[in-house]
Amino acid sequence: MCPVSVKSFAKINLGLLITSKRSDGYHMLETVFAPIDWCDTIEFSHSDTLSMCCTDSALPVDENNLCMRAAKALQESAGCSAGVSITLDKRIPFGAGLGGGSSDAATVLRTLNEFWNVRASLADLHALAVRLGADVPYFLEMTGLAFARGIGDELEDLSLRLPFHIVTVFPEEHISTVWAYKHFYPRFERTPPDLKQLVMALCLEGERSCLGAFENDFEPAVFDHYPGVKKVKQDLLDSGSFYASLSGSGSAVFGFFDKREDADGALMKMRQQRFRTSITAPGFSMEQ
Ligand SMILES: C[C@](O)(CO)[C@H](O)COP(=O)(O)OP(=O)(O)OC[C@H]1O[C@@H](n2ccc(N)nc2=O)[C@H](O)[C@@H]1O
Ligand SMILES: Nc1ncnc2c1ncn2[C@@H]1O[C@H](COP(=O)(O)OP(=O)(O)OP(=O)(O)O)[C@@H](O)[C@H]1O
Repeated sequence: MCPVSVKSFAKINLGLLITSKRSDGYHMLETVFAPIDWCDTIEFSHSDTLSMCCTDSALPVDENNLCMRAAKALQESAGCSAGVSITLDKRIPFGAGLGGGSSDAATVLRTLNEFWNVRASLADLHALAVRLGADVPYFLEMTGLAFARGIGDELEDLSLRLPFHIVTVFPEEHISTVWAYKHFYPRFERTPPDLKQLVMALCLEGERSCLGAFENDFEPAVFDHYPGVKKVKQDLLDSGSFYASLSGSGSAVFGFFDKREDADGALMKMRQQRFRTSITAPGFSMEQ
């Protein structure tokens, strides 16, 4: 097979409600995943051995990289000893709540399944994905908005796309997901709002009266510990965003805009602070 180059997109979480804690320490949650136009690029080329390189030297290129972990997991599952040379052009900030590493892992599973002619079923790939990370199944199986339950692996394709501009900002604070789950303020007694119905009304009927229900349960603790992250959310709202929130466990913050010129104004303000940013057009999906 000729060398293959694939984009790995990031995600944001629209609403993130942590509903309980399992005996194994993982948390049950309800959230809506949405793709954004911020991506890594992964190139796969023939090799007798399994190896990778990465444009971001801060990331490992051994089995601690999620790309290599995904490749080895597929090799072991399929009993195959095929090799590949992986080149990761890393653009999505990590420790950002944007799922970049999870997206890379899903891209490796899906691409090598064909590249190596393994032909594992989606169910088999799903089983490998969830072991690599709770966010990995979303990137493996979905291209647009998805409602997620469980630990984030029970997915329902909403067949929807967000009909507005999205500005996503990385405030240059790396927040570990483990830290966030250890420090968030639990509200398990709350009856969670129906995020699936609310996001359908938002996208299909323009119903915005319930936007306040799309809370991110990591926000209060993250904002207490990282006031600069909290300020980014306020800056987006002051720039004309009609809704802004932390994404995942952070530190990235995103804002929805009706007008492109307002979104561009917010981008300029963030870039003046040397924050990395991305803008996503209405109707975006990960279909390639
Ligand atoms: C915060 C989210 O990104 C929301 O989409 C996900 O819940 C986290 O997904 P992820 O980064 O793929 O998480 P994993 O790499 O699977 O898990 C990292 C750590 O986060 C905690 N974790 C993760 C997911 C979950 N539902 N409950 C948890 O408590 C666990 O301590 C786990 O060891
Ligand atoms: N290819 C990779 N890209 C990014 N991070 C990687 C990769 N491989 C391993 N990692 C490690 O995995 C950690 C989590 O990466 P990832 O980008 O998935 O999480 P995140 O940005 O915190 O998003 P989320 O909180 O939504 O999972 C990183 O902090 C990094 O240490």
